[in-house]
Amino acid sequence: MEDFINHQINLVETERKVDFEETSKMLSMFSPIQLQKRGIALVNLKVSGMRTGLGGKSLIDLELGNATKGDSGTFPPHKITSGDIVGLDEYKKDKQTKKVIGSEYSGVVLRASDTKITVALGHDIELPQEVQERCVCVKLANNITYNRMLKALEQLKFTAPDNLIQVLLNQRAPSTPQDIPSIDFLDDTLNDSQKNAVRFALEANELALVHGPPGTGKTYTLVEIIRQLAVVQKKKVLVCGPSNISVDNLVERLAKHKMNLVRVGHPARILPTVLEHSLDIITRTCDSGKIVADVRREMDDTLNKISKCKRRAERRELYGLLKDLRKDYRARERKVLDEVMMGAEVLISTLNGCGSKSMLKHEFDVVIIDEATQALEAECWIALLKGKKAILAGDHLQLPPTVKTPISLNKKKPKGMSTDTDLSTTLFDRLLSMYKSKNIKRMLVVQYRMHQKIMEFSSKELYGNQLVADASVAEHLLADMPDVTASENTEVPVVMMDTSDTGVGHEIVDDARDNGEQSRANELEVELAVNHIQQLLDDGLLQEHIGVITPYAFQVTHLIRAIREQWPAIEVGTVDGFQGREKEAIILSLVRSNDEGEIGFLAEKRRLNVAMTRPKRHLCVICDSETLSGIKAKASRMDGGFLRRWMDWLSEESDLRFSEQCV
Ligand SMILES: Nc1ncnc2c1ncn2[C@@H]1O[C@H](COP(=O)(O)OP(=O)(O)OP(=O)(O)O)[C@@H](O)[C@H]1O
Repeated sequence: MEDFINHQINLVETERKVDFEETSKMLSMFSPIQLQKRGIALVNLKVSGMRTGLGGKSLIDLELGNATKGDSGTFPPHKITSGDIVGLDEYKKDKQTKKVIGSEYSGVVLRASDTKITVALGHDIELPQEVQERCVCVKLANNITYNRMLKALEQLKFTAPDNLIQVLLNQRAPSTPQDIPSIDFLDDTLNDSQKNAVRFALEANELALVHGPPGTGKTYTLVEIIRQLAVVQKKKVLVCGPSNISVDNLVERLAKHKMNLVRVGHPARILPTVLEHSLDIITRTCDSGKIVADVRREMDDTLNKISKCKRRAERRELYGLLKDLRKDYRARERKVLDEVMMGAEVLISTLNGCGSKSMLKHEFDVVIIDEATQALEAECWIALLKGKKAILAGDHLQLPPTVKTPISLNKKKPKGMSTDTDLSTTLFDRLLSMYKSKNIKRMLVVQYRMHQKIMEFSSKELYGNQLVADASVAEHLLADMPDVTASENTEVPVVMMDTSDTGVGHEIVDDARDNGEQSRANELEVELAVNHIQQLLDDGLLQEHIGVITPYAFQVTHLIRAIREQWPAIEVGTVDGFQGREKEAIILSLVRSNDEGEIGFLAEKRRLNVAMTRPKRHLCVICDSETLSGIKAKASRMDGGFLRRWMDWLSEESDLRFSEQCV
């Protein structure tokens, strides 16, 4: 057990190191303006407002300073988003930003728009006047996330292992499930495999895995499990997921049912539609919260005075007053927070959020982790240490979480473990390989997204041919949609556009990297995608119905250049970024086209599985079948022939067109 935990600690430490080195290299190499060009800094900002946020933290608004302010005051394009850690420093042209790394002036971005960024500063940070007047804001690596994972792993080392921990760490097998003779399902529309998974999850004593292939109603099933646990069995339930969006999706669905729900996390990171369930809003609006609001107002007044005050001595005095107010505020606020959280039937938070101070004292009967196959194992432990039983849902046959550490640095077999684990080996993966023959998983088999033809290959190759398309989607085509005319495109579920007829390779290489590999683009495929879009739109499809996806970031840039201006509502993105999403029609550009038969990270079948399972009614695959099917390959493939079999399947089962016909 200790070996395994130490191995996990090493993996997280290495990832942190790689992440920080990457940031620090950028900060030392580039001037603030160059960092701004890369989207990770904004220069020449000024503090335009100050007030108090939850936890008594000072919130500051940053806008463009007058010197460069154009008519609109719009920032240049940037990648600073809510939840990011940023460092602030006085902005002087050409000054390196190296100092910002360990900046004493750092905080968390609460909101970021095109014109304003709101940052919650760390406690007791006094932002000097010169920084307030003219500053640079730089995105930093996020240490909080790493610290919380490491803290959980350290805690695990020193916790007397209960049944759940023992099962998760292979010290004992799961105990015989309870027998629940009859379950009154609260939602009678659940299909049999969903009911089976609910029963299995309720009967398990320590651990249950719900395997939800694309579109099979994993969230639908989890909602029933949560309601059964909280409302019928009166258990205290913690529901988590790796991202804010995964968690809010669940809050939205749960909120339709009568239940005392509390979503933990800062309101700026929470979907506006579920804000009324956020801890912050509940604590502000409940009776005891109103007293806290008075203290908060007093703090805001003081902050305002500070921002206007020019004399240093007076400012110091006001800061002293603010410090006392904050202390009082925090004590009162904590009491209200605890009251609200103790009263909740279901607490919902990101996995990382479970490591926040407000969650410190809380324990649960059951911890549920949605999208567990997208979470790092260490991240899961932050939540798991708070519960006696775990229910994990996900699909290990789609993409795992992205990590920065090169695989060569961390792939290693920890002592006593039968398989290699690297940072992207999820807890879900590990449990499945550990309990191969044992009964720890139920799979959902009816999918409600794809035409049966679109689903066919993925089901056959990855899901033991068990997937069934629900009757409501099994035969649906674009031509069945209102205002769409029947055509050779709208009446076929799968099209393959093959560029191998040109007889030459078309990919071009970029310096930028995707997952450690040089990024690529393919202009012929861009042209074919644009033609196909035009035809779909001519048939009556709306831009919103179409998505264009590709594994390579460089191809995304090329596609955007050709598509964005004329069709702004068509979504273009990477396959990885489209996981969990769907569109009526998907155009997939696979890019690789070379004489060597090299397929790079298309050898990852989980990526291809995500790519081919995004569309509901129409999938158009644009590719060079000769390169991808391995006819030209000299080296053996790492994918066990998956791509070659898909190419064969496409040429048999799809509407096959050659590029000559299509341009
Ligand atoms: N038993 C059911 N009866 C009718 N519709 C269902 C049923 N189960 C799921 N659905 C529908 O199927 C769709 C997918 O469900 P849901 O979003 O829960 O799936 P998911 O597995 O979480 O999705 P993803 O593949 O994105 O992870 C939703 O529109 C949902 O309403």
